[in-house]
Amino acid sequence: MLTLHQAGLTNTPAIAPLDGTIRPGELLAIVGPNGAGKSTLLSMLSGFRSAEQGELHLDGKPLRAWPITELANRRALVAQQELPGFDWQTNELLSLGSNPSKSLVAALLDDLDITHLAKRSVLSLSGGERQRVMIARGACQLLSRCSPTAKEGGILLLDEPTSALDIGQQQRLMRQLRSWATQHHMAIVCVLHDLNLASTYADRVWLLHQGQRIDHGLPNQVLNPATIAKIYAAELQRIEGGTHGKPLLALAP
Ligand SMILES: Nc1ncnc2c1ncn2[C@@H]1O[C@H](COP(=O)(O)OP(=O)(O)OP(=O)(O)O)[C@@H](O)[C@H]1O
Repeated sequence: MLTLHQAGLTNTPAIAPLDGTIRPGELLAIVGPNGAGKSTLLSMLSGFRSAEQGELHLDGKPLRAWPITELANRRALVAQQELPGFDWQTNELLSLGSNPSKSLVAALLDDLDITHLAKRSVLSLSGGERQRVMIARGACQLLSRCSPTAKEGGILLLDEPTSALDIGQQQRLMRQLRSWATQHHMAIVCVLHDLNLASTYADRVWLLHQGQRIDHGLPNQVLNPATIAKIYAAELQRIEGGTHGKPLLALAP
């Protein structure tokens, strides 16, 4: 569990202090316009950038106090359009640094529909294939170090994980993230530009604007057309009848 106590960043890019708890088993979406500070916030949540005010606690201990190797057992960050540093094969890349079982690697490849890419050089993959490989690697980092009976499966932080995926793969990924969250008690935090994916799959949403979290709560409450139209400077129409009655937002023609 990750808790924020007035945690923020004062240096550019700044993040205004915020409180909150990210719990095992939940999928939290962070949304907001370009430049709102989403990637910067993700970097603070991961500990790659230390909070400059307030404090974050991971599993009851200050985030900054975790030794780096132990931190790697508890949180994984998959950055935007991350590129592997070397031309590994897919299955080698998943195994780097964490020594996972063959069955875990096979299960994760299957989860993200990339089994056929196991022996391929990662630099030869398409953008959408590589994006799924990097997400599988992030999940592998956490799952290979967690005991199957652990009550907390760590925190997986994903920056725009669907940006290169076709709609079928977007659906498969979002369903899989929900499944990992439930099955492994993993907390999953996703930066998303697609508000309808956030509405359909997230348990909660944080809405960021100009470095401030201006709203947070259930998707139905936060993703209301009036607020979103204003924050994104977009003309929208609301479509009723989405999954489980959740409204969807569409661009007005
Ligand atoms: N090193 C830096 N120095 C100065 N400004 C920066 C630096 N890194 C990021 N910024 C600025 O801080 C703001 C927040 O950046 P960030 O990448 O967190 O936004 P974002 O919400 O993830 O945006 P996007 O949706 O476009 O990916 C942006 O205006 C960006 O230009």
